[in-house]
Amino acid sequence: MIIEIKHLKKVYAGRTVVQIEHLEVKAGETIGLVGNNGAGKTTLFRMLLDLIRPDAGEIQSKGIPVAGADQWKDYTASYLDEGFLIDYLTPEEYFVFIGSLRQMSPAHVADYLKRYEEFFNDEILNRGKYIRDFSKGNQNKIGIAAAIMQNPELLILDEPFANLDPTTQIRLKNLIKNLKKEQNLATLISSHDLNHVTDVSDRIILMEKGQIIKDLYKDENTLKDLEAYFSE
Ligand SMILES: Nc1ncnc2c1ncn2[C@@H]1O[C@H](COP(=O)(O)OP(=O)(O)OP(=O)(O)O)[C@@H](O)[C@H]1O
Repeated sequence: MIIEIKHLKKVYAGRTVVQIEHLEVKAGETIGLVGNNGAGKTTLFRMLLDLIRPDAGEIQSKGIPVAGADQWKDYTASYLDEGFLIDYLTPEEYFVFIGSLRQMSPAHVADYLKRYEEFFNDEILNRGKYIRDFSKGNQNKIGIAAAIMQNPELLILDEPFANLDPTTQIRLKNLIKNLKKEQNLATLISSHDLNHVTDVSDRIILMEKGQIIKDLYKDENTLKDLEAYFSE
């Protein structure tokens, strides 16, 4: 098991926005997190990454609480939003910087980036511009690629399909599926795109008002069931 959540609670202005009694994530699982706006998905991810602290309970990564610890950072990578990027760098400089945190040489990074040629669709590398000047969709591509490049055991992506064009959405799904096959990566993906998230996930967690109200392994009815649930 890579993640264990126990009695987790986050309160903002007197309102409980996340309340999860117990949740386990196993190595190699691809989990889709779905739920309407404000369900608590991003807040949960921020607690998983120790960006905010719970008001009660804890999250353990490989048995060690993430809050205040560093071990989980060696095998966890994420992209939640543009705040993860460095606006005044070019994508190449950013990838080299992120790679250096993982002891990757610039040559190793350049070699690695070749794998993303299709995903980048010729829009990211050698453009001679800073990250701040890229479109939001292309900024997302940079952040997602930088997260995957870290070769994590646990990857956390917040709405990765948002702002991507349809071609890139499909390429991202293939990338995620291949990573799972090749390196037994555990992935947590929040998404409002029921179709894509169901397609890539083995397991779907449905949140509503901070709570997990469904947690199921995908079968042939899952997409239909989710569509029915959200159309009520
Ligand atoms: N820093 C904050 N201060 C006050 N309230 C917050 C803060 N961050 C989140 N919230 C509230 O917590 C609730 C959960 O928000 P969160 O962003 O986690 O939902 P979400 O499921 O990611 O939504 P979306 O699908 O819209 O991205 C919302 O009601 C939100 O307004």
